[in-house]
Amino acid sequence: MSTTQTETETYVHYHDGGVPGRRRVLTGKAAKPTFSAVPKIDFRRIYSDKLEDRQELAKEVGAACRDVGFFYAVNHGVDEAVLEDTFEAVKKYFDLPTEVKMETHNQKTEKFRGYEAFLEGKLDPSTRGDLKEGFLMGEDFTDPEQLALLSPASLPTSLTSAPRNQWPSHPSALFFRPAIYRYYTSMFHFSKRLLHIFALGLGLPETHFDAITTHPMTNVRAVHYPPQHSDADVGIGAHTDFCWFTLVCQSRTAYPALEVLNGNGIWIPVQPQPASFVVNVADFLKLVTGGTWQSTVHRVRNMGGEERYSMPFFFSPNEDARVGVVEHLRKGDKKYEDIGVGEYFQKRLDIDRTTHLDGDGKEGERKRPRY
Ligand SMILES: O=C(O)CCC(=O)C(=O)O
Ligand SMILES: [Fe+2]
Repeated sequence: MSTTQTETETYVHYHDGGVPGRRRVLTGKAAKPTFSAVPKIDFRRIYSDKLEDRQELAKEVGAACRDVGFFYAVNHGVDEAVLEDTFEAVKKYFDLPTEVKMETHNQKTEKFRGYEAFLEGKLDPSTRGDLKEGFLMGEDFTDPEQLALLSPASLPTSLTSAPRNQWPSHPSALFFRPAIYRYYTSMFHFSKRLLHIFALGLGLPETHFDAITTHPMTNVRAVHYPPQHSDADVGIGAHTDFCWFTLVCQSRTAYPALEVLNGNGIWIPVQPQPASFVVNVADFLKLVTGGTWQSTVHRVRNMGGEERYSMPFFFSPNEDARVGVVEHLRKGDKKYEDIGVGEYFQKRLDIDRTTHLDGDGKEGERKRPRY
């Protein structure tokens, strides 16, 4: 159960960095000022060559990051045809026979890349598992599609030696890799620009975070959520993301399935909006802002009776970078420690891994995967 009640108080439960958290539900006089909707921001200005336009955009983005941690990016400039084609490819992939998908079962890799079957994820321990199937790919500097996006001189050899991704090899699934890489490439370019807007929004030079994002950790997760029929189920349990930020393209279901938690413990629906994606602040932006920006808790419940697909793109700093709170956001003589990006990421991944079911889908002993 993700909501509990004592005699006088109700709490919403979630996982933040693997640590169970809870928020009291505040209503009536006890309610605090918080958001009740996700703002929409017009991103046309991200492409302007006038700094004042980009600064104006950054001001709106900064306010949304502080007050909500989520916003819609409209007029983002990413080719709609690429997004539509990727959704088609993702649907076709999930329609493939289970044996074809299981060829790349994520438990065969250290970084959890490849196919994740229904109920294997379990972000909310009080549920029977996440009612979704997914496919995860990410930074892998042996995939030539990615090398084209980076400056090879910036790549430490330790990161180029071993493959991390798994791609299906069955003839019926060969369409999937090029489709995902078209999407990946578009989202990668947009994310680099967006990182500049975030820096401006913090009163920093646009390129402030570039030096620690030359060969970023990245992920695309393609996800299929079947309709859920019980309120006790969840598509993905309440959590925060562990990257700089996430871009979510979601299919157009009539019923809003993605929900974000506001300061009063109320779930706010994120209704799909045409030609937009949803952006959310994640843990590394929260860390570098000393918590001034929120890595907002969210979850998916697909209650509307339709199949739902989404394609979150996660964008992180370099694995071998260290991040700390930016100078002007440090408070008084409080001590701040830098955090190793790769270590933090791996810690979160390991927590996710140990909360995943064993490969045969049985509840019970949660062992480490067989590689
Ligand atoms: O499917 C969605 O809309 C969001 C998925 C999500 O939160 C995640 O994969 O981290
Ligand atoms: Fe998420």
